[in-house]
Amino acid sequence: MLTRQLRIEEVPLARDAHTGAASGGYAAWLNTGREGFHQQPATADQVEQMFQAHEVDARVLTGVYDDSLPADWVDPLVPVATYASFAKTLNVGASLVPAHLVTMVTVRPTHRRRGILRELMTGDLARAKAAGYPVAALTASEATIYGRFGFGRVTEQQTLHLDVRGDVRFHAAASGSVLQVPPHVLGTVAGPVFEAFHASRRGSVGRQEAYLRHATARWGQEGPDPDPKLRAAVYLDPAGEIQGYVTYVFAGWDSKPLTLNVRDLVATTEVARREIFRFLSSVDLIERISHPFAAADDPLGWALEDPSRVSYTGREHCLWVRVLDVPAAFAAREYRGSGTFTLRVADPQGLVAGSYAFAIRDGRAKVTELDEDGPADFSCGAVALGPLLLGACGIGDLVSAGLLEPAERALPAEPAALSELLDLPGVPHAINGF
Ligand SMILES: CC(=O)SCCNC(=O)CCNC(=O)[C@H](O)C(C)(C)COP(=O)(O)OP(=O)(O)OC[C@H]1O[C@@H](n2cnc3c(N)ncnc32)[C@H](O)[C@@H]1OP(=O)(O)O
Repeated sequence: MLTRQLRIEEVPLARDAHTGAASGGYAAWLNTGREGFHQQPATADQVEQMFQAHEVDARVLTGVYDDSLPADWVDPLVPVATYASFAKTLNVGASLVPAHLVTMVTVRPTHRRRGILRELMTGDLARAKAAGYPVAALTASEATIYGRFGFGRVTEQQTLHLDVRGDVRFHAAASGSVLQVPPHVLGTVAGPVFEAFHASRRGSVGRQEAYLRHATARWGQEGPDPDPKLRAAVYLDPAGEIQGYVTYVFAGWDSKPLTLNVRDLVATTEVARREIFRFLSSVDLIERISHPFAAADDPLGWALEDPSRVSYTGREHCLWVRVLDVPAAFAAREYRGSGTFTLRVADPQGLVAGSYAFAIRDGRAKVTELDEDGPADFSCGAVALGPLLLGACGIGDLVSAGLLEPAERALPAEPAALSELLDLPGVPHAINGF
């Protein structure tokens, strides 16, 4: 429990009545959050930019305040911890579900390991469940923090490097065309292209306003300031429909090898993605293309006559999902064929503890919570539900990891039968963080 001096308050997205600028409370909250991630304090203009973006996202900001700190040394508006949430959707395979996204979690070093994160997270997840969200999600700074709150890792990302020295040859003939455009043109392009990608890719999570501002060069990588270095291009399919876009910057003449860094690449089809890489590989005076949001099963090597041109570094966890409503979340997932099974879930936060019956017919499931919490065909903890929901790995992987347990009476064939129903081709993939 928090000590008595600590106050948890919602920080309104309010403006100062006289100046019209973002309120001092907002600026103090923002800068505390930035400090938690070792960023310098925002200038007045940067505060305004962030405020506008947070308003578009309709973020709910929370601050924790320590009234015992000396007010003449520490501004009472400055919180000792920050926490934010906003609503987007998550593609869980058969459809998009509302997702409660958690971000900007920071606790000052003077107040860490006193249960502030635990208090904020448990209260917030309970409220998100009560509000009807089937899932919560976050991207984590460290992999070991959020499992205890029932978040399971569902997507990974890695940096793709494409060696573009010499003639990069693709198996397929070129299809469609690429148009170089000033980044501001993406103002009307980026949103619809991302929505088409989002609707088609399992694991994709909705994007916050910052992505549009980055794509249009209003914001740069270092902060919410214009980025004159950014370049952009759109891909049109043979029918002239826009099916993808890319933004990129030259890493500089000191980069070795000379590198183009992809900032954002959104393609609604694999062909669009391939053609965007064909375009990037045709940029002269460049030796390498680097793209930081490639999927764990990135297919680009298959498109090239010389697959050894592609290498990957920095594979890491990206999206973590916490199931808050098993019947609603799992009814929106894809399955294969028809069958039934029961699943017993243990949950330290008590949000989804219970037993559930899955009736799967022709790839869709009806999931009901059972009144009796008796023996089930399989059991797992809340932390396994995210990967199970998204098909992040095979059932066999979850069983051998000890995250999913067949009942003691289970026949050896039962996990295999569950695999037949639940294993999906490919891996989920998210192309944004938050
Ligand atoms: C979604 C996001 O925003 S991800 C970004 C998270 N924030 C950061 O990385 C910024 C720097 N770090 C911090 O601000 C803080 O250290 C936080 C937010 C990670 C933790 O806040 P605290 O208030 O210290 O955590 P709290 O005391 O509530 O700990 C809760 C549990 O998490 C554990 N925990 C806390 N931090 C970590 C960590 N970095 N790694 C592993 N476990 C951790 C604690 O041991 C505790 O475990 P238990 O209750 O099961 O025994």
